[in-house]
Amino acid sequence: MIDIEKVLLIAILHDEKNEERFYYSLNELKALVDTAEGEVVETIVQKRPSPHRKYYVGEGKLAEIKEIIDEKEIDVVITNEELSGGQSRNLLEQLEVHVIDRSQLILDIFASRARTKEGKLQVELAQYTYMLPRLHGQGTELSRLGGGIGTRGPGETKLETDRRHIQNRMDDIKRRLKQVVNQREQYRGNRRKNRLFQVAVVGYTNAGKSTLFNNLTKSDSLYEDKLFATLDPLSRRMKLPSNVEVLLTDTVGFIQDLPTALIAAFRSTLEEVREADLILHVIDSSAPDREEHENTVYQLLSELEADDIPIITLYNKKDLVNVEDFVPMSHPYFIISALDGADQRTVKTEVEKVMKDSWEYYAGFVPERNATKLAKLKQHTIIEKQDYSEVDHGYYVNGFVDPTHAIMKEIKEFQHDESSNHNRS
Ligand SMILES: Nc1nc2c(ncn2[C@@H]2O[C@H](COP(=O)(O)OP(=O)(O)OP(=O)(O)O)[C@@H](O)[C@H]2O)c(=O)[nH]1
Ligand SMILES: [Mg+2]
Repeated sequence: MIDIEKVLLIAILHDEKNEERFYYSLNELKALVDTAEGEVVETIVQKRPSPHRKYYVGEGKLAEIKEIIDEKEIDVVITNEELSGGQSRNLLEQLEVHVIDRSQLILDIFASRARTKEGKLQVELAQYTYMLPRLHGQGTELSRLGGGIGTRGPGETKLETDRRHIQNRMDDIKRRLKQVVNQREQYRGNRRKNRLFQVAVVGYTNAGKSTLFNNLTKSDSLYEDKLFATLDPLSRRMKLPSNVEVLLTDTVGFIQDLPTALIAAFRSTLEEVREADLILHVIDSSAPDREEHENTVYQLLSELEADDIPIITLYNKKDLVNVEDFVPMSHPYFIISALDGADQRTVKTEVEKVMKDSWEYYAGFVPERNATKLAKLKQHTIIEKQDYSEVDHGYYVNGFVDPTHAIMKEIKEFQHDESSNHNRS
C-alpha cells in the first residue's frame, strides 16, 4: 500500500569538534525516515560553519544535489535541521522535488500515528504552528506536488488560504483541545477519589517503554521497532507483589531537537507525567549515544515541571550490552530486560518499595463479616501481614497506606474496632 519513497538526506556539519554528536543525529534522521516508510538512497554532508542563507547548502553543493536527484530519481529531500520559509521555497524552486526538514518529518510521523481525537488535533495545531511563520509568499508551488512524506495533515488547499484563516483554525483547535482537556480533568478527578498510585513510564523513543508496559500489565498496546510507536498516553492497572494495584501509564517517546511546535502541542499529552507519583525512566542501554538520550529526557521532564517526582532509572535491553562493564549515569538504577520475567518482578518490587517509603504504616482489625473490606484493603493498601484470629473472628492486618486516600477513613474504623475488641477480651 505505502509507497517507499526515495529520500536524499542533506546535513551540515558545523564544527568538527561535534562530529560524533552530528553523526548520531544523522543516524536518528535515518531512523525517522525508516519510521516514515521512506528509503534513504543517498546522504550528502557539507562542512560549513553556518547554513547558506538562501539554499541551506552552498551553491556548488546544490548543483551536485540536483544531479543526484535526477540520477537516482529522488522523490524527497530532507534536511537535518529546520529550514526557514525562504530556504524551503528556494530549494523547492531549484530542486523541483519535495523538500522538507527534520521537524516536518517528525510532524509527519506524528500525524500518521496519532490515534485519538486529541492526538490528531494536537498534531494539526503543531503543523499550523510550524507553518504560520513560514507562510509568507507561499503560493501554488506546493500544490504541484503529490502526496507522501511531509504532506499528510493540512492539505494544499489549506496552505493556499490566508494567514487569517489559519489563525482562525488554530483558535478553533485550541478551543476544542480545551474541551478535551476539561473532560480529562474530570476523569482524573474521578480517578483521584479512588486514587490509585500513578506510575508513568517515560524515556527516549525506542527505549522499550511499551514492551515493559505490556509485560508489566500483560496487555497489548502497540509496540514495534519504530520511533514513536506510541503517541497517546495509555494507562492500565498493574498488580504489585502484595496485590496492591497501581495505574501504569505508557507515554510518547522523547527525542532530541523535538520541534518546538510539537513540544508545546504535546505538553498536555505528557501532563499525565506531571500527575505521576513515580516515574520509571526507561533507557536503551545499548544505544551508543545513551547519555544524550538520558539528558534529553531530563531536560524535557524539567520543561514539563515533572523533575521533582521520584524516578527509578531502568537501563533496558541488558541482553545487548556487557553488564559487567556497564557504567550508569543515573542513580538509583536497575539494569534490566523488559523481556525478562525476573526483571519484571524486580521492577514491581521496587515500585512497591517507593510506595512504602512515602506511605504510612497502619495496623488494624477487620472482622470476619467484613470480607469485602478486606478485599478493598488488599487492592488499595500494601498488606505486610494478615493474621486470622479465631478468638476475635477476624483478621489483624499490618500494612502501608496512602494517608490521603479515602480508604483511610475505613482503616480508622477498623482501628477503632480493634480497640473495642481488645476491650472486650
Ligand atoms: N533486545 C531487546 N530488545 C528489546 C528489549 N525491550 C524492548 N526491546 C525492543 O526494542 C524495540 C522498541 O520497543 P518499544 O517497546 O516499542 O519502545 P518504546 O520506548 O515504546 O518506543 P516508542 O513508543 O516508539 O517511543 C522493540 O523492537 C522491542 O522488541 C530488551 O530488553 N531487549
Ligand atoms: Mg512505545
